[in-house]
Amino acid sequence: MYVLEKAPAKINLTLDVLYKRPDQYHEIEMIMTTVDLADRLEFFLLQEDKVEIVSENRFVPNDERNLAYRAAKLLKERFQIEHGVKIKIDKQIPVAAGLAGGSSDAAATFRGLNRLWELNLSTEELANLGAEVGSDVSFCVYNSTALAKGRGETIVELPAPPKCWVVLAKPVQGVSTQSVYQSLVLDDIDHPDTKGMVNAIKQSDYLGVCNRLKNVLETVTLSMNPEVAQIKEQMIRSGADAVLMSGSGPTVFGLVQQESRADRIYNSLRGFCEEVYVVRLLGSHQKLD
Ligand SMILES: C[C@](O)(CO)[C@H](O)COP(=O)(O)OP(=O)(O)OC[C@H]1O[C@@H](n2ccc(N)nc2=O)[C@H](O)[C@@H]1O
Ligand SMILES: Nc1ncnc2c1ncn2[C@@H]1O[C@H](COP(=O)(O)OP(=O)(O)OP(=O)(O)O)[C@@H](O)[C@H]1O
Repeated sequence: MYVLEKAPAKINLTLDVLYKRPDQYHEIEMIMTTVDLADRLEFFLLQEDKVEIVSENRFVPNDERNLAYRAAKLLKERFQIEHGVKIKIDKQIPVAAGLAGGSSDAAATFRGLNRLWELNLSTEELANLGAEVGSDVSFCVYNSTALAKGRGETIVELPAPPKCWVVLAKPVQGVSTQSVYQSLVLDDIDHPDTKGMVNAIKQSDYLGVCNRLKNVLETVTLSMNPEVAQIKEQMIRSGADAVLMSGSGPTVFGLVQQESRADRIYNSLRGFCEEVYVVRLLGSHQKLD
């Protein structure tokens, strides 16, 4: 038996940090959505009792460091599954980019194995299990647009934002999510208008969304990686309606409504940035193509 799942990348339209919790995580409030840049995961039923990860991408670990492996192990142990699985990961999302690639692979594994092993778990149950693997995994299980609270695992689904094109550009040097959170100065935060962003999304107000893009981790990553600022400036110069860093970075995204403008930004970045993508904003569950 065989099952296929797509694992789309996410971007943050807002990211606010409220306070540091006793468990060392930060209490956050953020609005995330999905874009049409996705890994493809294939799940093959094995009679042997093992989880095997196969990927041609040398940055994708094939052991317990892989979040898809951890998701599969968690389901196997929790539901005492005697079968095994071989998971083939066709990696399209840049690694360590702030696009939740690993988390989305874990989420796709929860959805895929729910079908392959016929577990009949609800999306909510899968999202709760996802929180045990990583803070972004619950959102990725829903695979839509949502306001995430807590350490990221409390999900309130939202409608899809207005349709637009998204240009993604990833600086060469990655950043560690943990070190970005650790370097944030909490009493010096200019908070995003999260409620205003929720309303703009509900009203399908494209300019309202553009005007409220804000991520409080951006200044931290900017200070570690000057390429982030250079890419932001270049995107604005070449016609993006709004630009922001996603998650803890370092990937920057720009929003535009016309495809021709997205192409112009893409061409203007290709000279000094190796990883640039023009994709559509998805924002709601998508069928496999
Ligand atoms: C930056 C974001 O990607 C935005 O969506 C997430 O907040 C991070 O999500 P993630 O990579 O799934 O995070 P985890 O793997 O759970 O945590 C990585 C590290 O980030 C820090 N972390 C993460 C989430 C959070 N709410 N507060 C934190 O301080 C912790 O130091 C943690 O050790
Ligand atoms: N399935 C996976 N795909 C890619 N990287 C993975 C995977 N599982 C674990 N990793 C490890 O996780 C690290 C972070 O990769 P990932 O692409 O998930 O980062 P990210 O996009 O910054 O995540 P987030 O936005 O959730 O913070 C990588 O260095 C890699 O070693």
